[in-house]
Amino acid sequence: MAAAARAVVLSQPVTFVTGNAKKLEEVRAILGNSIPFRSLKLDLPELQGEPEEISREKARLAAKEVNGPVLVEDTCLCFNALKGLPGPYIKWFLQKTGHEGLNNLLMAYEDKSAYALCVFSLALGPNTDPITFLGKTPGKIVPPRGPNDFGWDPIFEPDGYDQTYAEMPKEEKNKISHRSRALALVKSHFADAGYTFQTESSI
Ligand SMILES: O=P(O)(O)OP(=O)(O)OP(=O)(O)OC[C@H]1O[C@@H](n2cnc3c(O)ncnc32)[C@H](O)[C@@H]1O
Ligand SMILES: [Mg+2]
Repeated sequence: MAAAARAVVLSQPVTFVTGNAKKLEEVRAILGNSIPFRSLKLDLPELQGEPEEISREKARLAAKEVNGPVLVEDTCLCFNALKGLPGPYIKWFLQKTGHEGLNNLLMAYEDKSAYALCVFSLALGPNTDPITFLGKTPGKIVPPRGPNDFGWDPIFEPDGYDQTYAEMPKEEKNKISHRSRALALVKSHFADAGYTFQTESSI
């Protein structure tokens, strides 16, 4: 109905741009065939600022590279005792201090609560304003438990669970994760917008 009247024809399928293979794996598992997309491995700059603005700027840079529609995401791990830090800087904190260092950051505080935040941005082309989609999962920071194969998964225990993200079966994480919550909004946006593609392919 109204959505169809506004239907936008995209020149090519959306490209999900990330340098992180684990993110891509989860995005593939969560989206399935619901949105036709391809992927491009590109290390975009690690920007500073507020999570939404970082994600939007990532999308602008990616859309310029791809010269077509892109989807990107930026992930934050925010400690409530530290007013949301490390937040978007979690990648460097994790790289430099590891799981133990992240736990130590909270040593001085009783409050170990945290939230995982994922901000997807969709830019339909290089000169369009990106649209953002936020997904948030509350939890707490704990000493590492479970396999160490994706970032800070071993130290994040989501509320309502006695397992860390790393200990959970992947399907369980993908049901409740920050990433799946944001992607649910992306999916409904695609359903409402009724985008059509000149080339219909999924890689
Ligand atoms: O190319 P991009 O998409 O930016 O990939 P990245 O690895 O640089 O990712 P971010 O800039 O969003 O930084 C987020 C950091 O958090 C990690 N991370 C992201 N999602 C995660 C998840 O679901 N579980 C655990 N760690 C995660 C990721 O490995 C990074 O160290
Ligand atoms: Mg990054």
